[in-house]
Amino acid sequence: MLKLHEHDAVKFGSFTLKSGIESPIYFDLRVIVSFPDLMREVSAQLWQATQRAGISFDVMCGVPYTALPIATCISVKENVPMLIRRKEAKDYGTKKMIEGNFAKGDTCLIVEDVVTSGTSVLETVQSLTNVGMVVKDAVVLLDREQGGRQNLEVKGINLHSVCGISELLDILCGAGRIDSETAAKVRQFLASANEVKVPQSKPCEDGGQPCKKQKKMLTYQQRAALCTHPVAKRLFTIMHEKRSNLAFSVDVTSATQLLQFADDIGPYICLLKTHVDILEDFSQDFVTRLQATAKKHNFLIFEDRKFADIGQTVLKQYISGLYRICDWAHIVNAHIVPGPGVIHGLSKVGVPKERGCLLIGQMSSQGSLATGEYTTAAVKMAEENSNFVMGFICQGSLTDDPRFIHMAPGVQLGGSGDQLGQQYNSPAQMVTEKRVDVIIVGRGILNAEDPVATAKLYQHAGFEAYENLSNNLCFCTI
Ligand SMILES: O=c1ccn([C@@H]2O[C@H](COP(=O)(O)O)[C@@H](O)[C@H]2O)c(=O)[nH]1
Repeated sequence: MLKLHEHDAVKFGSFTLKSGIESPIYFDLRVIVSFPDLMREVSAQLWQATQRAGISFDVMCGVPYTALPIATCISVKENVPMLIRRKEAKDYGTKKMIEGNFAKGDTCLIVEDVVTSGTSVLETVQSLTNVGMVVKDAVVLLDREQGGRQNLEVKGINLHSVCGISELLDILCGAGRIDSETAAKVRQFLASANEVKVPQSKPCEDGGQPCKKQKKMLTYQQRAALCTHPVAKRLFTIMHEKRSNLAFSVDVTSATQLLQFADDIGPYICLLKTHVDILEDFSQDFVTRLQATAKKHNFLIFEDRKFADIGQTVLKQYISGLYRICDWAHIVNAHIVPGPGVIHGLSKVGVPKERGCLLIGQMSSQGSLATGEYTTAAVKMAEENSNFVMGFICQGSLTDDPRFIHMAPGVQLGGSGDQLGQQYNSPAQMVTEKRVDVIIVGRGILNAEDPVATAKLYQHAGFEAYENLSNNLCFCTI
């Protein structure tokens, strides 16, 4: 503790904390990376606290960023595996929030430098539990004794600290580093601010300053009211009324089987996604029955045709041939690789028929080239053609415009991918972290032992994540 004070990691004065509270004491443990001896000592102390508490765990994770190098030191010295939690998911590559090797059900110990309300620890806990890990304990160097222990306890996390702020004051006073007046001022402050609550939202990234970027989150119902696009309006309304942001990707090769799934799973979804070109027995009768089932259970039909040719050709592919997609699919989608002509071709017939189109802004498959400037171009094309384009196929929110719907495939509970490049995220990751509106689930439901019960599970997981998001956003003032 004396060394921390020596290196200015403990300061006295007047400081505004992340929570907005004015504090006469401040810890800045970031500096310790410049002092290897101190880093070694801090890591050793944290490890000893873990051992004293008799915690058993499979893997450790440091709260980003300050505790990340501390966890790394412990991991290397004690030969304990660790994970890295990202603060934000990448928009390319694997898009994971948690990096490293782990199995669902593994127990993770959280490592942190300083705890005030416990908010940062809880954010890391959330990312870990989203990928199926179990968190029961957190070890911290300094507990500011301002309610963090209690806030964590409520969420089932035991906090183990190397030192509390009261003990730290005793040490510094005893060593003549601070006078009794300074210590008394801090103790008085602690007595008046000993129950700092976890904010009802994520703190702003810029450290608690009013955030200009973050907009108030609108509910599906409010977004329905804002939409002029008839299909987007209808879909948001269904999502609100059915309490479902689940789209079911019914990738089977038999029309009879597809219709059965549509009838069984229909009550729990807002959208049914098809690939009719894989059906071995497609017929007009199938179309009529699918439309009747969609009406019966109040869901929309999305043919995942992924048009990708010049305008004239896609127009013909949309209106003619065996499938005559424009006659029955409320929604279709298109790659933007041909340029805006693909949208103009489809919209010629799509707009008069009140159909909608999703642009493919990103894909869930490994190595996808739909990233960066390509994705930005998709957003621009959507904005310029919003009479027909109603949203995106993506892996995260691409625009703040509430009229556009973000739909994400590559969703599964517990799975990380398949042998052919598919990559999965959980419903909570997609909705809460990546802010997509609709989760598209295929094999997660199709291959389940009980597809109906599993669809209900996905419906619940997706909608709960949306409700958590609406409750937890907007910490900042707009
Ligand atoms: O980027 C994309 C675009 C479309 N898909 C389609 O979604 C489903 C996913 O099925 P799962 O069984 O849940 O993997 C499938 O129809 C794909 O063609 C996608 O996965 N990724």
